[in-house]
Parts: sequence; C-alpha cells; structure tokens
Amino acid sequence: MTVPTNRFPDDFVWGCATSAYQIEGSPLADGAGMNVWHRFSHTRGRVVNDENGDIACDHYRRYESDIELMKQLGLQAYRFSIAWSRILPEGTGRVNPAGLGFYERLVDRLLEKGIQPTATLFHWDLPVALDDRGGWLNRDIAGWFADYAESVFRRFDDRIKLWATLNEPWVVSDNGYLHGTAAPGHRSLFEAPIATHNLMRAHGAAVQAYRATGRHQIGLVVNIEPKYPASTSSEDVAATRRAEAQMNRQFIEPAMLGRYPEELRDVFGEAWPDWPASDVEQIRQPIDFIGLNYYTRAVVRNDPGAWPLRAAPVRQSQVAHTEMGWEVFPQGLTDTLLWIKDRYGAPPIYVTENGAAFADPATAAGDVLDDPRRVEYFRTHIRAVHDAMRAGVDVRGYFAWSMLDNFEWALGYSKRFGIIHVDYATQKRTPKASATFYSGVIASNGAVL
Ligand SMILES: N#[N+]C[C@@H]1[C@@H](O)[C@H](O)[C@@H](O)[C@@H]2O[C@H]12
Repeated sequence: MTVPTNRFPDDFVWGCATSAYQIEGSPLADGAGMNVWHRFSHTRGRVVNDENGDIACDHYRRYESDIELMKQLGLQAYRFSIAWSRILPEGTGRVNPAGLGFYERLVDRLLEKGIQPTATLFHWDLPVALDDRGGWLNRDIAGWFADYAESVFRRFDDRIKLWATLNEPWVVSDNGYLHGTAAPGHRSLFEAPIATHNLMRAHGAAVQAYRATGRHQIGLVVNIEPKYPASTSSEDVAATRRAEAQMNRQFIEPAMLGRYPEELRDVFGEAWPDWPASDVEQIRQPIDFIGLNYYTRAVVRNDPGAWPLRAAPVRQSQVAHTEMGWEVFPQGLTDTLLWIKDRYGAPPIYVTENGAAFADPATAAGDVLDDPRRVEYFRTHIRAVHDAMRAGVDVRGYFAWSMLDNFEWALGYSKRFGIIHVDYATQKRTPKASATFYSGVIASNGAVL
C-alpha cells in the first residue's frame, strides 16, 4: 500500500503569524503616536471586558525570548506587522527613529536565528492623527500610505524579502466603517465603499512605491470565507453571490482584475459610487503573491432583513465548531485555493493565516490543557493545503495563526488562537501540544501528517 506522501516542496516555507497591536503592548512607548485601536479599545463598551492592547503579550519588550521560542519550534519564517504610528507618529512627515529601531532589532534578531522576517505594512492600527484627517475616507491616504511604505522599504528591504501591503482590508471596511464593530467604529452604508476604495488605492500606491525601490516580493493579504448556498433556491443562490462578492471579491478583484464585482451595487445600492476607471487601473498593480487568510466557510440563506447583504449564515449543526462559532471545514481551504488559482491566473499563494480558537485552560499545576481539537484543526487544514497543491495550486508557504495567544480585537483576550499559551497575569509562555505538533510538521516538512 503506498502511503500518500504529505511531504511539501523543499522550498515550502513554514511560519507563524501575529500582528503589532495584538501582541506588542507599549503602544505609546518611545515616541509612538496613538493608533485607532488604542483609542477604540479605551472607549468604554467597544471591547469585551473593556480590555485593550496596553500590555497584550508585552512582545515589544519580550521579543528576544519570543524569538527564542520561535527558534525552538523550528519556525522558518515569522509574519508580523509594522505599527504605522511607531514609524510616523503623526502618520506622515516626521519619522520616529525609536520606532524604526524596534523593528530593526526584531528583524536583525530573527535573521540571527535563521528565521525569515515577513512584514505586513498595515494590520488595522491606523494612526489616530490620520483618522482625525478622515482616515480611509480621505483620498489623500493613498499618498500618506505610500510615504509610510517607502520609509520602511528603504530601511528594511535589504533584510525583509516578503512584504504585504494590507491585511484583510475587508475587516477595516466592513467592521470598521459599515457595522462599527471595529476601529474606527463607524456605521455607514456610504462610508464603507469609500473606505474600500481608498484602502485599495493605498495598496496600489504602495506597490508602485515598492516597484521603484524594492528588490523582492510584495502582495496583498485577503480573508476569504467560501460561501455555499443553503439551498438551490434562486433566493439563496443570489444571497450567496452577494455575500461572496462583498467579502471574497470586493478587494482581490480590483487588485487582480482591475474591476469591482457588479454585485456590490446590489449590496450597497446608490451608496456604491461609479469609481473613475483611472483609480481602478492604479489599484491593479501587478503583485508577486496573494496572501490568503482562511478560517472557515459559511452556508448562506436569503434574509431580506439582514442589512445590507440580505443574506445570513446558517449554522451547520452536528459538526465541529471553534470558540469563535466557526465551523471546522478544511475542504473550504482546498476549494478556496483552487478558486484563486482558477479565477486569478494561478498566482503564487501564501496561506498567511490559518488557525483556531479553543479555550486551553491553564491548570492549577501550571500546565496548559491544549484542546486536542486545535491539533486536528491544523492537521486537517495543512492536509487541505497539500490537496490543493497536488491539484496544481502554487502554494509557497503556510503561517499558523497565531504564535501566541493575543488580543483578539473586540473580543479582547477571551479567545485563544495561540500555539503558545500566554498567562496574561505573569506573561509566562507555555508551548501547547499544538506547538509540538506544528514543530513536528515543520521538521518533517509535512510528512508526519
Ligand atoms: N478572528 N480572528 C483571528 C484572526 C485575527 O486575530 C487576525 O488579526 C486577522 O488577521 C484575522 O481575523 C483573523
């Protein structure tokens, strides 16, 4: 009997992912400007238990020991984000040397330990100074973002070889401007499309800036949640297309094809402008890869009362779900990787985030009971990546979300995604069983699956 080999290509990259505001702490240290998530989380009622990122995982001060843990895990790469307001406290203009200095120390330490640094320029933590000037609603932000990008490209492109402009712009537009559940906390049908468009214009401007000075690779990280109709009824199928366009194609489509999905006018109505063709052409800058963040799928039904999509998820009973209430559905990762390949011209893809939240209580003895479902989540989803690769998808790497338990945005510290447990009272790190499992996957290049 031939054992199906799960081995990945020799140059396949295994890593973990985090983001600045979720793990660093010290958000205002050493001259950093305030970011919108600091202001949002310090606004009562916005975050579970009114928690915030003032300390988080204290990574700003503990990065050296955290990198030691990465080394012990055998990580080959580490995906982090750069906090815009550490580099440019006012968002534009004056550069903060101490902010650059922190990332310099982080990058150099990673390289010393043989771990590839891969950086995301924007992971939701917009400088407040720019939010106060309109933020993603101000067309000037494309230039502001390009200037910020240039300042870090110049400093780090000799050591960082994989860049991403934006992380999950859908979350910023949908949660931050449409529904108000994320910073900056707006709830407007008219603002969300403007934020979408300026996010993508900023992406295009940063890619153009990179092409002028950069020597390596730059891409866009999108969250894609494949949508499956709850029935074959025309209403459910139409609702599924609306939901799929609004989450899964609103950002990748202009970036890769130079057009917005036509369903967005059906979703936003008169709130969806006729964007100038020149804008969309500027957004469509050739990129070197797509970063895919995958967690789950959605089964969708028509729901006329669900604003503004007129679509609602249908919970799949009798199957496993994570602490987020997300169905465990590894087939959706294979389907999504094949969908990107077939629809967008087979671009190189990195799975830039994949992981699961489970409770993982610490015992009185100080052990951590890693829910065995997290190991199974990683096992089945990494196999799903391999299935897609066997079907011809050009996947270059996989980054587990997340290296550490961390600040889960509006859910505060109530959800644990880490393969390393963090005791927030003591900042003690404890590798979970899933860390041991993932370390074995890396060491065997997937053969242990
Ligand atoms: N929720 N959830 C977990 C995870 C979030 O913590 C990341 O910051 C996002 O990039 C993406 O939403 C995924």
